[in-house]
Formats: sequence, structure tokens, C-alpha cells
Amino acid sequence: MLGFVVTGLGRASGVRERSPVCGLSARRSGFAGSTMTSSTQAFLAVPPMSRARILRSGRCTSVRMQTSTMQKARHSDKAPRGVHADAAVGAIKSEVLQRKNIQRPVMVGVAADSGAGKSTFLRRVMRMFGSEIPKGHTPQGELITVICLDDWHNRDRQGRKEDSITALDEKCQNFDLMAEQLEALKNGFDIMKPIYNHETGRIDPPELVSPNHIVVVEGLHPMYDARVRKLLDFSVYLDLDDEVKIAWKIQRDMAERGHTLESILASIEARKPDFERFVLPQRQYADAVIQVKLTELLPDDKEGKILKVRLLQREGVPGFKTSYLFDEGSTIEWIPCGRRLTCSYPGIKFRYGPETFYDSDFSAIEVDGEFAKLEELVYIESHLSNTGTKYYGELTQLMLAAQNTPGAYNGTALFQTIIALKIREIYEQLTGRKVEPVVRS
Ligand SMILES: Nc1ncnc2c1ncn2[C@@H]1O[C@H](COP(=O)(O)OP(=O)(O)OP(=O)(O)O)[C@@H](O)[C@H]1O
Ligand SMILES: O=C(CO)[C@H](O)[C@H](O)COP(=O)(O)O
Repeated sequence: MLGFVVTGLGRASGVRERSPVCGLSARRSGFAGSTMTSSTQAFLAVPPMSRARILRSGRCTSVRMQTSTMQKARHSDKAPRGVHADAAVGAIKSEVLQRKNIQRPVMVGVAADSGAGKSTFLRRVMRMFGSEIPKGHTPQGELITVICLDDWHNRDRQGRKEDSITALDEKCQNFDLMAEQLEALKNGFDIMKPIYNHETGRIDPPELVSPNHIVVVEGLHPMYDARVRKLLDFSVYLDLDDEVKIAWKIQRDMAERGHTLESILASIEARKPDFERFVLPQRQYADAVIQVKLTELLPDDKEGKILKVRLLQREGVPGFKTSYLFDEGSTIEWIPCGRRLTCSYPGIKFRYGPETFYDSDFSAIEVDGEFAKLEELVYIESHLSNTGTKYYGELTQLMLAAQNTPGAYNGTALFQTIIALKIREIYEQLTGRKVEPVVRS
């Protein structure tokens, strides 16, 4: 038994509303400074409930420490310049397991390049579990926690510059620590996870993250390291063609961040070799891939407003019943425009069929074009099966509820919503639990 008083922990600085994932305009927060202070050490020794309270309040109170429940992570000091020396894993199982009655955390990986729509997708997923996005660095809702893998970058922005290395490079991640901490979380232990602060480009002292019913790990490399990959119950890859990536980045970075067209194109080009080397290969491991391409309904369209979106679903994944159109396993082309579905130019075309992807059995649903009226989607929904809905029309209701989000009228929202429903279904299948629908009929 140890016993001392924690003082001067400092404030959780700059806590502002942020997106569920890395690097969106709302900025990340953390504690000031980047090395482990005696107060941080003392903090690690406080029981998890008290630590959580301190973190949530953003204030330091004097806490008399009863017992030590955290230990230094084995791989914490492997990073260059010892940046992760203060990371830790729980020495005993998290009290959260009992309090929330968690049987086993279900872990989901979401991989994509920066700007590929992870935040937009994860907002849909979080809404599926009724979670408002909590404030703070890592959103920890009642049912779901979303962890950004940028937090295991082992060099800060300056360090990357000095070493001429991009954030996508495998050498820029502390995979040993990532694997150790995510495994601990999956096995029911709290962790003190590092923070990569996108506002300052620095690595901040760690934050407490506890196991949850569902833990999503998202970012550039969730399926890169075999040890992390094996922890995942389900994995998703968001796969944008270059033209679409450029169109979305232009729209965001020019409109919202004041970048020039030249600088956006240059940054995409500069990242490309490492993207192809370190991020893209993870696509082969994904259980679901959402591909976003330019439309084929308009010849030579480069604008990126009308999209062809494909949902590739791996067959045979435990708990994952693949969705299909009309008749499972057959090949279908469908133009639903007519009396039951209003279409505007250039129309809408669906395809469904089995497909071999990286030598594995997949099925693919594809939609090219835009929906004119979301309330008519129920007609499409009535021809889709295994969507994971709990009542007839739930998919349409969810699409309607998110009608002001990016891609609401095309296949990106449709397939992202189906995958969010699938994550709910997989969670239920793997745990035997039930989750109430958030949007009622
Ligand atoms: N389905 C979509 N249709 C059109 N635009 C989209 C879609 N999804 C995302 N976008 C736009 O693309 C940009 C990037 O999206 P988002 O922030 O979700 O990506 P991200 O992967 O989280 O990015 P980062 O990693 O850089 O934070 C945003 O401007 C967003 O509005
Ligand atoms: O690809 C990224 C994933 O979000 C970022 O560029 C990377 O994490 C580095 O962040 P920053 O540019 O804020 O230093």
C-alpha cells in the first residue's frame, strides 16, 4: 500500500468540442507539457474511478491515494526520445467492467487516409449507439468509445520534420505500445494512453481510457500490425479514388481551412507513396470496404458531385450477415427510377453480385447516382435484405435523421448506415446483448 497526496495535476487544457476522430477542425486536448511529472505519476496511482473523475472535471483536487492500480506499459519507452515513457496499463481489471456489466469489449477497426470521411462515418456509428459525442480527447460514450490511432505516433510534428518521415510511415507509430495497450483494453484493463495533439503537433501526457462495450480504433493503421489486427472483431476500410479524395479535400481545406488548390494537390501527392505503402495494403484485411468513385452515369465527369459507391462485404465473418439486393448470391442490375422512386438527372443504378476480392469471397452492392427524395428510400430498403434493421423502415429513418450530413443523398450515407447497423448487429451476435434502436418508426 502506498499513500501520498496528489496536488497540482493541472487542468485538462483547451478542452473543446471535437469530432469522434483525429484531426478534424475541432482540436484535441490534453495536459500541458510532454514529460511525465511527479503529479502524473501520482495520478497513475490513483484508483481509476478517481482518475476518471479528475479527467472529466478537468480540475485537480487533492486525492489521497489508496493503492496502486496501474503499471508502466512494457513497451512505453521504446519510442524515439522516450516520448511514451508515461504510458501505463492497469494492473487489475477495470472497475468499469463490473459497473457497466461488460462481458467482452467488441473491437472494431476503421482504416482510411486522412480526409476520407472517417469522422462523418463514425458520427453515424456513434449515433447508432445513442452516444452524443462527449467532450474531451477520446469520446467515451455509454456504449461506445472511439480511439484515434494517431495517439501512438512516436514522433511529434517537429520530430517528423527532423527525421524526414511522414505520419503514415510505420516507423512513425509505436506499434509495440499500441498492441500492448489495445490488448489490455480488450482484456478489460484501463490504460493511460498517449495523446497526439493535432493543435500543437506535440505528444501530450496520457489520458485514462477504460474498456467499453464497443471500442472503435480508427486511423491510418488499425489493420497494419498483426497483433492489433487480431484483436479486431470487425474491420472497415474507407476507400476513396484519388479524384474523390481531391474533390473532398478541396471542398474542406479550401473552404474551411484556407488552403490553396496547389497546396492541397501538393500535399496529396506528397503523401501518396507512403499512403500506398502503409495504408492501402490494409484494405486486403477489411471485412467491409466502402469504395467511392466518380459516377459512370456521366461520361468524363470529374466534378465528384455524383458518385458511384460500392459496399464490399466479406463472407464468413462471425456475426456479420452480408446484406444483399433481391436474391442472395445472384447478380442483379436494377434501375429503380419510375413510379415508386423519383430520380433526378442522371438517374440511379444499382448492382449486386458475388465478387472475388484479394482471393476471398465477397459480395458487392453498388449504387451510382443520387436519391432525389430520401423519404422514398423505403422502396429501396424493401428490396434490401440482411440490413441489420430492427423494424421495417429503420434504414430510411436513419438516413432521414442524417439528411444534413455529407453524402446524405448518395451511396456513401446508405452504405455507412448499413455498416453502422451491422456493427450493432455484430455486437449483439457476439455478446448476446440487445441494443434499442435510437430512431423509432
Ligand atoms: N460522403 C461524403 N460526401 C461528400 N463529402 C464528404 C463525405 N464524407 C466526408 N466528406 C467531406 O470530406 C471532408 C473530410 O471528411 P471527414 O472529416 O469525415 O474525414 P476524416 O477522414 O475524418 O478526415 P481527417 O482524418 O483529416 O480528420 C469533409 O469536408 C467532409 O464534409
Ligand atoms: O494523417 C494524419 C492522420 O490524422 C495526420 O496528418 C497525422 O496524424 C499528423 O497530424 P498533424 O498533421 O496534425 O501533425
